[in-house]
Amino acid sequence: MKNKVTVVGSGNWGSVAAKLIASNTVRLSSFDDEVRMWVFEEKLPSGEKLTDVINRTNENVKYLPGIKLGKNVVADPDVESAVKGANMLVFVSPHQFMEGICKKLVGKIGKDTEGISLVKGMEVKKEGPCMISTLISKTLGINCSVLMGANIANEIALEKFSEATVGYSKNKEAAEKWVQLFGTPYFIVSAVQDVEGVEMCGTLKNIVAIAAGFVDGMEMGNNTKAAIMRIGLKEMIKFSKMLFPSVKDSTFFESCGVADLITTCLGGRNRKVADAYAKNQGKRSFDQLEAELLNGQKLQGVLTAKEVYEVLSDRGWVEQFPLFSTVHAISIGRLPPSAIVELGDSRSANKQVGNSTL
Ligand SMILES: NC(=O)C1=CN([C@@H]2O[C@H](COP(=O)(O)OP(=O)(O)OC[C@H]3O[C@@H](n4cnc5c(N)ncnc54)[C@H](O)[C@@H]3O)[C@@H](O)[C@H]2O)C=CC1
Ligand SMILES: O=C(CO)COP(=O)(O)O
Repeated sequence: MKNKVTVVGSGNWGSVAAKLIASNTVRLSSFDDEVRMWVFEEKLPSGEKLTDVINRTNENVKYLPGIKLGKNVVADPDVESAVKGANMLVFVSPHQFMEGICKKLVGKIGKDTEGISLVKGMEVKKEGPCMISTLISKTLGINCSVLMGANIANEIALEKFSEATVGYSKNKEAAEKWVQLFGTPYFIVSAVQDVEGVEMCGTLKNIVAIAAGFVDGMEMGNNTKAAIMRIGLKEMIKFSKMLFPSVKDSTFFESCGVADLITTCLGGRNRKVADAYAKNQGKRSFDQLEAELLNGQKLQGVLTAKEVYEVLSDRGWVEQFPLFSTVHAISIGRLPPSAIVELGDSRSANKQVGNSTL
């Protein structure tokens, strides 16, 4: 039996993931050529449905214009029919939609299905934080690995060299299959046995990228940005280990760690929108700027800062994470963007954030 792959999601990275995978399924005999891609249906200004246009032109004209996905990519607006018959599911949606997507798939997935999450983000529930790979495996009853890395989608779409990290917990064989499915000469994938570490890196770097954007928007220069990235990395490591003591130091040196932090702080969407927020001195909200600047693409950093802040305040950890806390306070308008460099004065930064009712 050949492996059959469905990509659940079709935004900027989802479309590039489908392209990467489709280039391999036609090449590797153990995979069925066809790659299904679930599309959250929408009407384009022309009046046509996005799915119809993708299937007619082989291009996601909204989220990845100008790039052919491969003739073996078939877009499907019905998530249940998209996953039918697939034994390998690639989840790649903005994290805030993942719970709804998973609920729709309960009871529709074969028992030997393997999942992989490319989603950078987390959910915070009453019981505590829940990583997206855990949400997938608990809701659908399947094993779920993760793939994260320094992967700005538009660059990979142009086949520029980059690396990525697969994180797995127990099933090494499944991880090797994912490495085979994603890897190309320009996209080098390696696997590490640290699913939590890899996923925490991908999730938390988006908060640091928001901080880097504030620094850019205020034209504070490279030294300040490097300082923010260093402090951010320390908070990423500390928070990951406090939540999951099994997280390995070495994971932070993989593509998913320091490399993703660097690329996102230099060229990502979180950085871009936070830059605009600081330039506007907080007079336009993140939601407004996201809509104006990203044409339907979604930011993860602001929501992640809020979710992480909930964990920090719930556990009494706020004072230990001045950068994460300050990013949240700035992004909801409680502090001005300039507060991002008051972290050194831990008394003022921590006090303002720690004493507020955020
Ligand atoms: N774009 C990038 O360069 C990279 C993104 N990622 C991560 O991949 C994940 C997915 O991001 P992208 O593919 O870039 O998406 P995107 O941000 O480009 O696009 C948003 C997607 O959400 C869909 N959507 C809108 N409303 C929805 C709803 N109510 N329910 C379900 N879907 C809805 C849209 O149709 C679209 O496909 C995120 O966690 C992101 O952090 C990871 C690496 C690189
Ligand atoms: O995760 C990314 C690069 O690895 C993309 O980051 P942004 O969502 O900030 O564009």
